Amino acid sequence: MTKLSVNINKIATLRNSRGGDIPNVVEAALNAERFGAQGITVHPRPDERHIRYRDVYDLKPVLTTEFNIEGNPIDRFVDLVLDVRPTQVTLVPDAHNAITSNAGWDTVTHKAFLKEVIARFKASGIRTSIFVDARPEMIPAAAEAGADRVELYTEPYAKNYAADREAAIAPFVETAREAARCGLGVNGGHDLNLENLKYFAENIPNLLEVSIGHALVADAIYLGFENTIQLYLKQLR
Ligand SMILES: CC(=O)[C@@H](O)[C@H](O)COP(=O)(O)O
Ligand SMILES: NCC(=O)COP(=O)(O)O
Repeated sequence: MTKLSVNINKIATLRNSRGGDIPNVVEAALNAERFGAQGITVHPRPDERHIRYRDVYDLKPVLTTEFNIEGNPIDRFVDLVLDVRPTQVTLVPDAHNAITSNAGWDTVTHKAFLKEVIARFKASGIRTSIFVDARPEMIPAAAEAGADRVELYTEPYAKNYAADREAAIAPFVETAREAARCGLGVNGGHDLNLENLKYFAENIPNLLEVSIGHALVADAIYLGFENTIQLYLKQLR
């Protein structure tokens, strides 16, 4: 069954907005786990607009589910991950000023770099995942770089879902099949929500994990955090 990893970036956005510690990020993560989340995801960006590096250190010793740290593997990020040693690291090629993640890796061009940084994480026993677009041609190089998994960047699927869900998911199915041929696990994330998640999970072969944050936290404003996590879990059954 596909695991739900709750991304708590937007909890940290709310906390930072007033300069204090409400809502507390660690409390939110522990509640998310208590409500059924099978993992916690954070994306500490260089400007620390939401998740701060300090949050990552605070979360690691108390989480009881899988801990996934996403980010661009700049030196500071690599040092953080090697120091904290989460369950999984997901490498994302974000520009530092990007409002959010908006593309996967060109694994062909960056294979040598990815191979070097992945080797460091694997030597520390950290599962590695590469954030990719739904382009099957990017998958072999991800495997050659030594990744354990790829994470499908699902914004294009979410954007096109309402208009034509069959067309929207087609490249993702092909990319997931290529990942299986290359021996890679498949994760997915970005803009997944209560409308589009079930169809995605039903049609993507061997989908191991989805990481969901923005829509889930927004839904929780109206539906409550516990109820919302349960609703997302129901889409994966
Ligand atoms: C890689 C990915 O898709 C998520 O980490 C997403 O980028 C969340 O980042 P923000 O919460 O900063 O939008
Ligand atoms: N990897 C995707 C993620 O962690 C959350 O993305 P989103 O649900 O906030 O768009």
